[in-house]
Formats: sequence, structure tokens, C-alpha cells
Amino acid sequence: MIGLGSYGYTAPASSKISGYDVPEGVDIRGRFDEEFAKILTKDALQFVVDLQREFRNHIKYAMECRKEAKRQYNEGALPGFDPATRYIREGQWTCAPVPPSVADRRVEITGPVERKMIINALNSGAKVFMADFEDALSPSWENLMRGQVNLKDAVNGTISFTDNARNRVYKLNDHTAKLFVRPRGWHLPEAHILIDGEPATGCLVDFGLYFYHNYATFRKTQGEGFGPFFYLPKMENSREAKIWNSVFERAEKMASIEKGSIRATVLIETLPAVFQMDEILYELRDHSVGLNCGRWDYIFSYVKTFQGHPDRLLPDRVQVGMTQHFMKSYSDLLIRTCHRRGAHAMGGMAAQIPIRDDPTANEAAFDLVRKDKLREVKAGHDGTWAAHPGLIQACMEVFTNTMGNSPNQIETVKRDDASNITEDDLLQRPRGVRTMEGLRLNTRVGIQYLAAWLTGAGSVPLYNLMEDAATAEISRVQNWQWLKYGVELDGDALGVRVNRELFGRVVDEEMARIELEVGKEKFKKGMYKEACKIFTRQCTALMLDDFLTLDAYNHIVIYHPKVQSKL
Ligand SMILES: CC(=O)SCCNC(=O)CCNC(=O)[C@H](O)C(C)(C)COP(=O)(O)OP(=O)(O)OC[C@H]1O[C@@H](n2cnc3c(N)ncnc32)[C@H](O)[C@@H]1OP(=O)(O)O
Ligand SMILES: O=CC(=O)O
Ligand SMILES: [Mg+2]
Repeated sequence: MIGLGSYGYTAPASSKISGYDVPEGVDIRGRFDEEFAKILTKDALQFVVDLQREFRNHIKYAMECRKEAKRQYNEGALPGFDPATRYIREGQWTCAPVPPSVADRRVEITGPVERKMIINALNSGAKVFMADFEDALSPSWENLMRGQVNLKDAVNGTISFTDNARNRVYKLNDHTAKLFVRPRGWHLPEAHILIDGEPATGCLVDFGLYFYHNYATFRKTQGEGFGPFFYLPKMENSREAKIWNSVFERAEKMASIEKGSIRATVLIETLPAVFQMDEILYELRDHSVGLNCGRWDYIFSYVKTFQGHPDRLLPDRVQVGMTQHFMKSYSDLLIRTCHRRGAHAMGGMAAQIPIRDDPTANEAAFDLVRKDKLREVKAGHDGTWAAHPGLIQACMEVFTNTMGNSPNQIETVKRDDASNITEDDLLQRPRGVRTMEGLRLNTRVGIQYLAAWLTGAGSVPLYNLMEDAATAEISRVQNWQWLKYGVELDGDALGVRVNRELFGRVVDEEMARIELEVGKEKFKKGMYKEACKIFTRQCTALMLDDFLTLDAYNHIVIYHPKVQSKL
């Protein structure tokens, strides 16, 4: 095995040397596995190749536009509504009607595409399961390919899992949640699949392989003639939604299914995208099934967008909740926009998870989740997210108490009062204090999350909260921001400023604390030191890295030799 190498390689015409039977121009550098070969069939790969060739220049252009927007924000510009698309915002149009099979989405569970979790999630009693190749998954070759195998078995209804240690067999119930799949964001490459000498676009691999193998069965067994269903992450502009729309049309054509069969919910989880919600729905209007408040990435994006604005520093991460004015405005405007266009307005994820060994803390966590869900349903959201099967019933009760038997609130809660939400409302500075404990917690959480991610776990419980790539990003960029601008910490009235020396001390002390908490053995065997190095570099970098996982990805790419040694 070798680590990430140079991409300057041209694949031979139709070749079998990697073990996989690949179309022309494709080189697979990931490990060969008989199970993976059933996913990486020549036809399925050809579909991915066709998508890549047709859309790569559009994707490159969209990523260049992100860079240009960043340059402008860094020079002091603020994101805002685009005057050029006023006609879309003011026009009278609606999205295609909601497919009956997913009219009621009041509680959705999310989780990585891991075998046991897929079964547990589908059996959880939630209306929808969002199977995640994104925030909740560390995108190693093994995780991605096993994820595809697992999803295919899930759609076929044959998925099972045996836990030998607990002598337990997992199978699907008769009634299961409807499946949505979230591919990676546009920015992430798939380094194990080279197409015409370049890494494939991660999300086209996730989408293309899943769609190819599952569309027919899914439409029969789950979608009542519609589907498959998707969640689309981290977009910044409607031009990116337009690419997805074209990808869907291309897929529908390949499958000879009706235009508008594929449906997707777009996460509004970047600050620039909140000013593009109508435009995003408009681009996807034949394929849309709503928008979702991806609150954690949204907070991350607030810091990232304002990386050049020292007057917009975030308070401690725990204080940036949905009741902050800018967050409430975002949720209210999202509901108003979706309902005006006849689409679902989905809520987001409360980070609390059940706490098994402390009933009082557990009750407090459930109270926070209930409060968050009550706020969402009263505001007009049509559904919400839960991170753990243990939370489904509580979330369901809160939504049902308000919504009764209606499948959603699209027609009943229009929120026209939110039509006067302004750019200032959406950008208002969050309030709160910045403390030494905030800096310490960010550091402790960021390093432990990254250590887990490097060993294949993309979502983990830390200090009784769910942590994933989006929440870890907040820890990283907040530390970076505080260091960059040398913020004065509140709390002790000593005027302590965050600088490299202080941060270095915090890192050393928090690493010692992590070692104490996880134990010497686990600490030694784990990837804590590597994680610390990556996290520290990113927090102290002169220029903010766009994504934590882009740099970290280089550490999980494993190329396998093409030909087995004969020695
Ligand atoms: C910002 C965002 O993007 S949010 C969306 C992305 N993030 C996520 O999806 C996070 C989803 N949640 C999780 O990954 C998990 O709940 C974690 C990692 C936070 C905690 O998981 P665990 O430590 O396994 O929790 P715990 O030990 O309490 O699990 C109890 C059981 O519930 C299962 N479980 C926990 N969470 C989930 C889930 N989301 N889906 C399905 N099953 C789950 C466990 O597998 C376990 O099953 P078992 O009893 O059959 O062995
Ligand atoms: O993907 C969801 C988020 O909150 O980020
Ligand atoms: Mg997210």
C-alpha cells in the first residue's frame, strides 16, 4: 500500500489489472474486494464516467466562483440577495408537488452508511432515514464501498448483520423509514478512482453508484413510483443546484424514467446560500422536495465567510444556538420560502444524545431536544432531525402534538410575517462571551473528533453530544478566528488574549487531559498525535483552510498496488 501520490497518470484502455473490470479512462486505486466489484461494475462505472465527463467543467467553474466570492468577502464585502435574480424571488412559481410517499417527514433519523446503523435507523420508527456519505462518514475507501454494498442490500430488503459477541442478528422490520442518501459535497475528490487521470468528484461517485444500482428497486418498493431521494449538502450558490438538476436529468434519461422522479432536499448550511434559497429551489423545482436548516455547517460557514472580518467574531460555540437572532431569522425565512413554493421546510439536528449512565443528565438532554423541536414545529417546520434512535419517540410526540394527523404544515403555516427579514437580520452578529473554557473545549473536541475520523469513524459521541464533521469544523474555525484576531477572553477580567503561546499551552494541557480520559493504552494506539498535528496546523494557519476534511483526507487515502508481487 502507498499513500496519496501524484495524479499524473493515464489509465490504459479497458483494463483489468486493478482486479476491477473498468471502462476506458478509469483507474481504480482502491483495494480490490469481491463485494466491491459488485458495485464497481463496468456499466455502473461507465455511468459515473459519463457524469464526470459531462459535468467536470461546470463543477470546476462553480468552485472557481466560490473562490472569487471568498476573495470579495475577504476584502470586506458582505453576502446578500442577488439583484440579478430578483425576478425569481418575486415571481409566482412553485416546486413540483411533494411525492405522496414522503409527504410526512416529521422525524428523520440520520447516520453513517454503516451496516448495523442502517438497519437500526430504518427500524427506528422515524419517517425517513438519511444515510450519510457526508458529515457523519469518514470517506475512506472501505467506508464508501461498504456503504454502497450496505445500501444496495437495504434497498433490496436483504440487509442483515450478526453481532457475534452479543449473539444478536439484525434484520429489517416490516415497516421501515424511507431512505434518503446524502452524497459528499462538490469540493471533495474521490482519490481512489481516477477518471482520465484525475480524481473523480466524490459526490458523483456516491450518487452515480447508488443511483445506478438502486433506482429500479427503490421506485417499486419505497418511492411509490418516485425516487430515489437525496439530500444535497454544502452548496453556496444556485449555480451548484443547477448542476445537480442537470445530473438528475442525465440520470433519469439513462434510466428511462420520468423527469422529476428523482427528488432532493437541499441543506441550507452555508451563509451565502441563505440568500439563494428561492434560486436554489427554482433551479431544482422539478426535483425538489424542500430545504433543510443544516445549522452546524451554517455556523461554521458564518465564521468562514467572515474570516476577514474581525468585527464578527463568534462567542463560545455552546452559545451559538437557534435562538440567536441570525439563526432564528435563517430558520424563519427558510420556512417562509419553502411553504411559498410548496416544499418541505425541514428543521435540523439537536446535538444531544441519550446519556445512559446518568438519569438526571439524560432527562436534561431530552428536555433540551424537546424544547428545540417545539421551537421548530411552532415556527412552521414540517419535520426535524434526530441523531439517535432513542430520541425518535420524543421528537415524534412534540411534532404530532402540534401537527396532529396532517402530514406537514406546507399549506397551514405560511409565515408571511417572515417576508420582511432583511440582510441585516441574517447577518446579525451573534452575542455571547468568549472564554478560556470555550477555547479548551474546541481543542479537546476537535482533536478527538479528528482522531476518530482518521481511524474511520465520522460521527462520535463526545461529552454526551453528537460530534461530526460539521460540529468539529466550528471548533476548528473558531480557534483559528480567535488566534488570528488575538481575541481577549471574557470571564477572568485579566485581559488574557488568545495567541500562539497560549494556544500551544492549551493544546498540551488538553492532550494530557484526553490521555487521562481515554486511558494510556487507547491514547497510544489511537491517532491522537496525528490528529493534534493536523488540528493545530489548521488552527494556526495564516490562511484559513476551506475544509478540515480536505487536508485530513490525504491521510486516509490508501493506494493499493495494481499487480500482486510474485515474490
Ligand atoms: C451536523 C449533521 O450533519 S447531523 C447528521 C450527521 N450526523 C449523524 O448522522 C450522527 C448520527 N448519530 C450517530 O452517529 C450516533 O448516534 C453517535 C455516534 C452520536 C452515538 O452512537 P453510539 O455511541 O453508538 O450510541 P449508543 O451506544 O447510545 O447506541 C445505542 C444503539 O443505537 C444505535 N444508534 C445510535 N445512533 C444511531 C443512528 N443515528 N442510526 C442508527 N442507529 C443508531 C447504535 O448503533 C446502538 O445500536 P445497538 O444497541 O443495536 O448496538
Ligand atoms: O448537515 C447538517 C448540519 O447541521 O451541518
Ligand atoms: Mg452539514
